[in-house]
Amino acid sequence: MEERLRRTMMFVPGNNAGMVKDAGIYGADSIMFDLEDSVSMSEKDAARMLVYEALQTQDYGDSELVVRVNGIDTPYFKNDVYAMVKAGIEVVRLPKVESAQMMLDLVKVVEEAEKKFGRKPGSTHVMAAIESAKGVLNAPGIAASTDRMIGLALSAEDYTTDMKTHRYPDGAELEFARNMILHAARAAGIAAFDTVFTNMNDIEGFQRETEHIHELGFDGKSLVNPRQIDWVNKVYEPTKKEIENALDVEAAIEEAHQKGSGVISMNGQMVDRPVVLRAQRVIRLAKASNLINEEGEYIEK
Ligand SMILES: CC(=O)SCCNC(=O)CCNC(=O)[C@H](O)C(C)(C)COP(=O)(O)OP(=O)(O)OC[C@H]1O[C@@H](n2cnc3c(N)ncnc32)[C@H](O)[C@@H]1OP(=O)(O)O
Ligand SMILES: O=C([O-])CC(=O)C(=O)O
Ligand SMILES: [Mg+2]
Repeated sequence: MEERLRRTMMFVPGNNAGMVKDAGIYGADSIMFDLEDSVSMSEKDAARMLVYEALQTQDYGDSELVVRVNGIDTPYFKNDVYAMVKAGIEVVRLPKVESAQMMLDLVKVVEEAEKKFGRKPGSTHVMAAIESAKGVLNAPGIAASTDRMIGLALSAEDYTTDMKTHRYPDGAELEFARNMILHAARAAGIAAFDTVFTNMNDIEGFQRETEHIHELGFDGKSLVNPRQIDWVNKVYEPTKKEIENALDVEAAIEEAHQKGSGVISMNGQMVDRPVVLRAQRVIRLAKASNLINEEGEYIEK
């Protein structure tokens, strides 16, 4: 199956009726309804009901639908999971994950809910937000904990608090966590998401951070505002040279396969499986940015 693009995962406060209703118009790859930290204690039940209703009635287009439920040790957790599975959510994001066991405990409740509400067994996916030193050190086990896992996310606001630091412009305080999470995710074959950037006035800082995590290899970022979607997509957009090279690689490997070979030389460059896989990713990103037409040619913007 073709890998799903997950460049942008936008948080939508679950108690904000207007934002919940309109969340589909911005073209986020994933919309993440939040029942956790953007919702006050007094609004937890109302937010759950609002998101439940919206999932029944709103059209969110092609966006993947994710919910951040309340933590496993809260009184809201089980009701959140039950309601969201009943509504047919695609992915449950568990916050503050510190161990593989927490994911197994989540899966147990998801399984119960799928059974109770007649959802297809195994159809609800899960992901983990890593927000502490313990979570970072246990990331490989968390990533490999269940077949339902689609990804790991770094949650730097809580993580830097746990680490007794805060966020700095150069991001040095996050490097270890970013590398650990990325390696754990890649080793398990799942996605890796960088954290939110909360200063809406610092556009340059946001772009710098996005370029950095793109270079590291993250699939994308958690976002707090729709304006951030285009900025991320722009960073993930391949260049004309990258796209033309990827199209040449595809044509070259096709020719090689016809001759019964898995490797070919293209303008003096060896083209084999890893080169082809990278080219396929470039083509997927280019298609998502409308830079390749139906005939498979590069479109000049
Ligand atoms: C540490 C953590 O846990 S982070 C995760 C939890 N936090 C969140 O979920 C916060 C989500 N974001 C927000 O609430 C807001 O974007 C804020 C408070 C950061 C900024 O709010 P504003 O200054 O009002 O944003 P802005 O002026 O850019 O809004 C523009 C439009 O986008 C909408 N919008 C803004 N943020 C969102 C969002 N996250 N989801 C959906 N719609 C949004 C606004 O409703 C507004 O719509 P309108 O033009 O129809 O009125
Ligand atoms: O997941 C995120 O990026 C937001 C969050 O909860 C945190 O940073 O603590
Ligand atoms: Mg958090």
